[in-house]
Amino acid sequence: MNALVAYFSASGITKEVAQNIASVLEAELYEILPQEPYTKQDLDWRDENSRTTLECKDKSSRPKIANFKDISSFDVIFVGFPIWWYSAPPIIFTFLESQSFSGKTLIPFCTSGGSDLGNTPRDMQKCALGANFKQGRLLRFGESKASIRKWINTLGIMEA
Ligand SMILES: Cc1cc2nc3c(=O)[nH]c(=O)nc-3n(C[C@H](O)[C@H](O)[C@H](O)COP(=O)(O)O)c2cc1C
Repeated sequence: MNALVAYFSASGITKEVAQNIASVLEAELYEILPQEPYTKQDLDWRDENSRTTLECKDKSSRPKIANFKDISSFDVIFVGFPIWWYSAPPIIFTFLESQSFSGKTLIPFCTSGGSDLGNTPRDMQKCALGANFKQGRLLRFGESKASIRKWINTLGIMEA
């Protein structure tokens, strides 16, 4: 199994979780970097005019990625992100639409202030046509490697 752990993280929480998943799997790590980094003001969800509020409201918003990564050689791709307004940040949809995920196994994971993945996998499936989605999950900051391993063992990907 050739796995990639791709993630976007604005303030470091998802990054820590992604690093632990990659470490458990001995997989390659890829941080999705926005061409225009998010400032503290951009991330203010209480401001109805902040960049993230406007981007999340606009379902066609596709922020540009600074560092393209060719995923064609990977069979299994974990895709991690913080929940923004009950879904994935729009840059995740940019990533999913930027290349072919057909025939690949895709496993979403998120961190949040409490919200679960909700309908996010359904939204992601529309942008990653032909991908085989596995049950993703919410992971917590400081989630142990033992707990991550236990979850990964339920996915049936190790023998792929
Ligand atoms: C613009 C914005 C919107 C958010 N919306 C939600 C939300 O709908 N539900 C939730 O539980 N947390 C929400 N959060 C909190 C983040 O999901 C949480 O802090 C996450 O762990 C941050 O991950 P990061 O450090 O990898 O960016 C939001 C945060 C931001 C900046």
